[in-house]
Formats: sequence, C-alpha cells, structure tokens
Amino acid sequence: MSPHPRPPGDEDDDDRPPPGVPASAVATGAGLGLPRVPEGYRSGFACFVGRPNAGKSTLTNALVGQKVAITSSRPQTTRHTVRGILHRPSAQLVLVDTPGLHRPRTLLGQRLNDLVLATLAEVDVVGFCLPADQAVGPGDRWIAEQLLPLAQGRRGTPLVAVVTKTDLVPRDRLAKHLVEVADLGPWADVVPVSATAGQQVDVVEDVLLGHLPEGPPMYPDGELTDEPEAVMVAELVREAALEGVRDELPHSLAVVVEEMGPRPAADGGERADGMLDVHVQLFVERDSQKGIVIGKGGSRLREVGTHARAGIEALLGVPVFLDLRVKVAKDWQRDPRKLARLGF
Ligand SMILES: Nc1nc2c(ncn2[C@@H]2O[C@H](COP(=O)(O)OP(=O)(O)OP(=O)(O)O)[C@@H](O)[C@H]2O)c(=O)[nH]1
Repeated sequence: MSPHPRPPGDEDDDDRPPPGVPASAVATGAGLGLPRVPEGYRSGFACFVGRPNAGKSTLTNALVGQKVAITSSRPQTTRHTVRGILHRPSAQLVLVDTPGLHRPRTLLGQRLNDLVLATLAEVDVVGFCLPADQAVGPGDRWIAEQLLPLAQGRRGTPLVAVVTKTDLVPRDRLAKHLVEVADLGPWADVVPVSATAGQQVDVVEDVLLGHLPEGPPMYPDGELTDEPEAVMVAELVREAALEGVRDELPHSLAVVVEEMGPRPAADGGERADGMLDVHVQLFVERDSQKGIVIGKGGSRLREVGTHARAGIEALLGVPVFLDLRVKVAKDWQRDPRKLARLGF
C-alpha cells in the first residue's frame, strides 16, 4: 500500500496512513498549504530496527537535526513510535522510530514486537542498525529472519543494513564487520555511519531517500515530528528517571502525563510568560522500585524533575511547573488491563 495523499478525484482507495500517522496529516496535501511539488519529488516512510542500544534513536536525531527521539545509555527506552521528518528540496522522509525487535518474554514484549512488525509492514524502506563495535550475533540473525518476509513480500520493501557507531572501531575491523553484515541478508545497501561523529549521515540519508517512491510531501515544511506533545513530555520524564539507575528499571517504568495546561495568572487571566502546569505519574511495579525512583528524602525525584523540566522547557519554549508523582502498579507489564490503561 502507499501512504501518500492523493489529489481529490484520484480513485485509488489504497491510501490509508500507516499506523500511528494521523489521517489529518496525510489526507490532502492541498489543505496543508503545501507549495507546488517539483518533478520527481519523492516521499515516504522509513523505519530503523535493530537490537536495543544499536543507535537507532541517535541516528534518527542526527538525520532530523534536532532531538526528537529519546536516547539513553540504557536499552529499551523507546516505547513510542516517535517520528522525525526530513525535509529536502527534492524529497521528504518520515522516520518512524520503534523499540528494538527482540524475542518476547512478557506480554509487554509481545505487544512491542507486534507494534514494530505492524509498522514495518507499512513503511517504504527499513534500516537495520547493527553496531560496528559488537560482533554479529544470534540476536541480529533473529532480526534478519523477521525482516526477510518484508523483502520477499508483495511490496518488496528494500532493506538497508546500517552499520552504526563506526567511530568505535578501527578501519580493518570495520571492513570485516561490513562483510559479515553483507552476508546476513538480502540488503539493498550496506552503509556504515557514525551518528555521534557525524560521519556518513548524509550517505544514509541519500540511500534512504533513494528508496522512496515518487509522491508529494505528506507534512508541511518545517514540521519535525507529529508526536503529541504529551507523549514527548512523558518520554523526557522517563529518560530523566532512568538515568543512572539499576538495569531492571527500564522495563518496569511507565510514565503518563495526567494533565498539561496553562497556569492561570493571579487574576484568573492568561500569564504573560505562558507558564504550563504539567502533572505526571510515574508507574513502577514494586515498592522497592518506588524507593529507587524517589531516592533518600525525595532527593532523586527532585533531580529527575529538574532535569526533565529543562528538557520540557526547551521542547515547548515556555516555563514549566512540573509535578511528579510515583505510584506502584503491581505487575503492570503482565496485566492486560493495566497495560491498556498505560496506553500499551
Ligand atoms: N560512539 C558512538 N556511540 C553511539 C553512536 N550512536 C549511538 N551511540 C550511543 O549508543 C547508545 C544507544 O543509542 P540509542 O540511539 O539510544 O540506541 P537505540 O537503538 O535507539 O536504543 P533503544 O531505544 O534501546 O532501542 C547511546 O549511549 C548513544 O549515545 C555512534 O555513532 N557512536
């Protein structure tokens, strides 16, 4: 299927947006006030997959040029499908950032995999990220197997192997690694890149754009992501709360923005500085984890708040009053009702 909008009167009915993309954003290019589309303009969706920590979010940010996806030194911090949008004179690429595909062990794991696979079936090109500083392992082979049907299917989705973090290895090791990666699957291209050193990011961009179908842009120029602000705010709090804590916590922490709105002035009118009140709930699975998040006398939670507030203010451009509450929702990862309430 093609996710491209079509002009009114075009009878092809197969133009539903991919999962998570609002119909309003793709319904009519004309309604978005878009300029005339140059001849040969390409547009479409790309998705990065790979083991946790493979560098997908960092590469997304490097391509889009602004922090839109959330990175952290802990694996599996990306829960939501965060999009970055690349605008070029001749093309537009919508990047869908997903959690890492991994063998599911819990209901949450299964749901995350389902989400990733459903997204992959809809995009125009898939980038498989493999970190250069780690040997190709069973985890990578498993992901390659999951991807194979996409390339062999009716759409014949091009699969691009992206060897990330090339700054971490010497050239000879990189060369061997590239050969190993090339043998792993039916890649349309194999591209080495270092997102942090800014090496070859433009090549990744060219390769991805080259695989997009011709079609008009789907988003107005200048838009970087259509992720609802509340989801990005929740991700910023989650990132701050995960910094420097025990390994098991990433899977056990869910963050929900309960309320977000302008703080009224003393006279009930609008404040000149546009300050926002943001109320956020952090859910953990056990009392012991609540202790970790809050810290001695609340010290850690205060740090998390300060850190997250700075990020939210940078994102929204207004001062923010941030209220964080920590709650225990026992075994939320295994309980379908609790999962649904937390938005999974
Ligand atoms: N040296 C180096 N480090 C990198 C590079 N790209 C990413 N990293 C680091 O690798 C770690 C993981 O990067 P992420 O971008 O969060 O990885 P991810 O694949 O999105 O991770 P998940 O969200 O867990 O799936 C972070 O500490 C990054 O700073 C790179 O090109 N070079």
